[in-house]
Amino acid sequence: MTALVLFGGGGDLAMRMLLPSLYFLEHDGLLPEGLKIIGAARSEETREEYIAKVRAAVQGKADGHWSDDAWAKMEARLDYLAVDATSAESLKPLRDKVGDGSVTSFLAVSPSLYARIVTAMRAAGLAEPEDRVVLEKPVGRDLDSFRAIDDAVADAFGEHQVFRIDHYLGKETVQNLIALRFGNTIFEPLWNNLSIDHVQITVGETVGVGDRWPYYDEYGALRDMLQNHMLQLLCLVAMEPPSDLDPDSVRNEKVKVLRSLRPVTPDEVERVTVRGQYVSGTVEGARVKGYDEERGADSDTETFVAIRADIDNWRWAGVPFFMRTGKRLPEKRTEIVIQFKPVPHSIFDRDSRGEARANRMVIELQPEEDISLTVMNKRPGLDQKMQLQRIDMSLSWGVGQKGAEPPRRRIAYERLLLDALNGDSTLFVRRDEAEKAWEWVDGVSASWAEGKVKPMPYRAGTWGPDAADLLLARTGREWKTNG
Ligand SMILES: NC(=O)C1=CN([C@@H]2O[C@H](COP(=O)(O)OP(=O)(O)OC[C@H]3O[C@@H](n4cnc5c(N)ncnc54)[C@H](OP(=O)(O)O)[C@@H]3O)[C@@H](O)[C@H]2O)C=CC1
Ligand SMILES: O=C1O[C@H](COP(=O)(O)O)[C@@H](O)[C@H](O)[C@H]1O
Repeated sequence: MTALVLFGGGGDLAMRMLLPSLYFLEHDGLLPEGLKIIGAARSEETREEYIAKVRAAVQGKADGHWSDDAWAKMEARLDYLAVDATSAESLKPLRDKVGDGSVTSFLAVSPSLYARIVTAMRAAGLAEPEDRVVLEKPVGRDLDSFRAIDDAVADAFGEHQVFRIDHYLGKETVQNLIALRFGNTIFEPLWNNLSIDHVQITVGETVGVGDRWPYYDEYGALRDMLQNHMLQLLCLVAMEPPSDLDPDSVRNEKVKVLRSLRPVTPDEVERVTVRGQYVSGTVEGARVKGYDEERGADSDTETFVAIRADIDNWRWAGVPFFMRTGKRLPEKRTEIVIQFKPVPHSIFDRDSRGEARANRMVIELQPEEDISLTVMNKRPGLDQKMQLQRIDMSLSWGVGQKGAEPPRRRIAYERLLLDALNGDSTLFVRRDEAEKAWEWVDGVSASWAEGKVKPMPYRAGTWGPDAADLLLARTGREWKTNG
């Protein structure tokens, strides 16, 4: 491996996530020996100017992990070249700069440029058989546009050279979910419709859309979050055990889940989906504007979506997967809730059930990283009738290191950059996965269009429109977080 090229190396993603991640990898001695890191964007700046910007960005993220030695090593690797990545001519000096050896190119630029950039890369000799390309989401805004971009990518690179990022797959707890499911025997017999009542996936954000509206207004919550991150989480919960951790074994199982998702039809769309858009309100104690005010015009783009998904296979028949995500919700909270069924017959009479509830597993990705299991326990004491109480047992990865400093919480891109550099695509999205996800999401948006389903207003700082609660209440259930 000779070089990692960051196209868009001066942009927001590169400065906030990619370069700090590379610094942490350097700090931990994980970057390949001799790897060059080259920022490439149109702005004319010198190597020194670029390095000064990178240093400031990295220091801002390093907290207590700044090390002059690690920085010196990273600085020695860094370089910058002003290029127009859509022009093969402009890319030739970059080809010369990377030298012999393989190149991994990370496209941290607008996806509207992907097709032209990969075509130029091919012409400039940056898409040789040993080279790789990393693509940020969103690739396209529907199945057709995804295919148009991806066809251009496929003309330049073989599928094994393409690394489609979904940064949620780089999150520690998401990988821990794989470990929990397939590294233990005790959960597997329960992981089906005999024991599980339903699954909830919540990705709540307090931030609004703000300045990102030119992008967001075209996408909305369905395409920005559900098509990728949330369906990936659903796949990891629902997939069958793969035969090994080989990238294709894992991705084959995820594709099977996506293929089993029941399409959302126009007849069903109002029953199984909720679209919302925030209006002004209060979030974390501050008054905030509504989406239309930020955008400066009326818009039919949803900033909130809740969906009931059904997976039509033996394991999950009759187990609804409820997903919801939105901007300007009361909390930044990402969690997966596995709600087990209640005991088939309770031996505790009504007034002695105390806090009795069915068991529940909560896989929390944000704000904390934890996996916990709620179990019932006897309330200590001499109650005449035995009283139950709930105990939340943490199964967190920090457990077992009592007294030890918890490991640093890594940026999801650290794992993914390292894997891309090592050519391991297990945590990246294969083309057929992305296609199936787009196909299902296109069905939802087509059904919204046919049924003229417009977003319902919700006050900023609430958990979306009331209809999102009704989505569960109609089935006798409630969301965990606001339940
Ligand atoms: N920011 C984030 O948190 C996230 C971003 N993403 C995705 O990452 C990608 C980048 O986003 P973001 O960093 O926010 O965008 P920015 O607009 O901040 O950065 C884009 C970068 O691309 C460069 N650029 C534009 N045109 C060209 C060109 N023709 N040749 C070379 N460089 C070019 C720009 O620099 P210059 O003008 O100097 O050329 C700039 O460095 C997008 O796909 C986005 O959807 C995904 C998830 C989160
Ligand atoms: O991809 C995206 O993700 C972020 C949320 O990421 P998180 O890691 O902070 O949960 C979201 O804000 C953004 O709209 C979306 O494009």
